[in-house]
Amino acid sequence: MKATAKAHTNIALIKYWGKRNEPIILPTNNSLSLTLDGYFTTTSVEFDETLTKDQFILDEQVITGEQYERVASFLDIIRKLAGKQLYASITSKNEVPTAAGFASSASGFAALAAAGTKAIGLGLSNMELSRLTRQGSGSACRSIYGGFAEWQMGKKEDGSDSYAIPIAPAEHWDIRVAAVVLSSTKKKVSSRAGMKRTVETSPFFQGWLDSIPQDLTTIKEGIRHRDFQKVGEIAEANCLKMHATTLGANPPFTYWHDTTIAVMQKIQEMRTQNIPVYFTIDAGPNVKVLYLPEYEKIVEETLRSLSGVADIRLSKPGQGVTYL
Ligand SMILES: O=C(O)C[C@@](O)(CF)CCOP(=O)(O)OP(=O)(O)O
Repeated sequence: MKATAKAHTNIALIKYWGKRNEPIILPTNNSLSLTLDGYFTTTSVEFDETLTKDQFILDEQVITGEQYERVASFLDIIRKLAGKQLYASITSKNEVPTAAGFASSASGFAALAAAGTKAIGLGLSNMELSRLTRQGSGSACRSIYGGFAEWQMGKKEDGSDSYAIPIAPAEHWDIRVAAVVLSSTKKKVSSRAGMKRTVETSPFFQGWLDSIPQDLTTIKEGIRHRDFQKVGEIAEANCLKMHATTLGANPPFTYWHDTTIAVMQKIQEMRTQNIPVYFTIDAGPNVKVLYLPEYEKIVEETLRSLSGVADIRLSKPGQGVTYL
């Protein structure tokens, strides 16, 4: 019973930032992302009745400890769903350059969920697959779909109505994303720990939540009409509001480094030179830059020229999860 699946990472334009339920990963707000073609994980899962525990190999390394535990408990959910007490060997390969600051857990859990459920004989719909993937890593549930996807937070406390839905396919709009990889690699607060501290202590968190519904309505309108300025402005403002909440947490923290801010300022300066370009930042110092194909030369050259930039990694809209 073996299956292989491939899933791409995604970049949130309206951020998931806060859980209302941690054990089954239910968010405090809806979020919206674009699946990217440049970064993906390929995962094979083979259930084997002779195994007495799961085995996990990631990029040719045997995985143990916390990362292993997260995968094994995710497989427990799949075993329970299938009603089978079988262990599996999992082999994963990340095309996500770990330094890129992309949430490789997003492509990882989406590929694992797809390969694992297929290998154990569950034929899940994309909705069911997204709902399952959510329990591995929240943002991963959006990677089931290609192009633009919205994770609906749902209202029920059992999570049965919390999963992603497709908004527009990758073919809808050829916009570009450059992940600016900064050389500094200072330890950061994980997204899980960061959102927990923020939810529990930041006075700005409610303001963040209050602003989401309008951001979502406006950005979906912008996507529908391929209005780059509208999408870029909302995405950049939403990211800044998310990061503002961390400054009000106790103890306060930020994911930004000096080079993060330098890249942000350069992006804003390019706009004064009539280059339509916007940024978004996740739970790390790296900046993801949004632009249109006709500006790729000037944008990519400018980003490469900035001090403190180790590399830039380019993406276009990507496809949803596929079985190989
Ligand atoms: O991707 C976004 O919407 C925004 C973030 O990347 C941060 F900016 C959150 C990602 O959180 P994730 O790693 O999915 O958390 P988990 O559910 O605790 O595994």
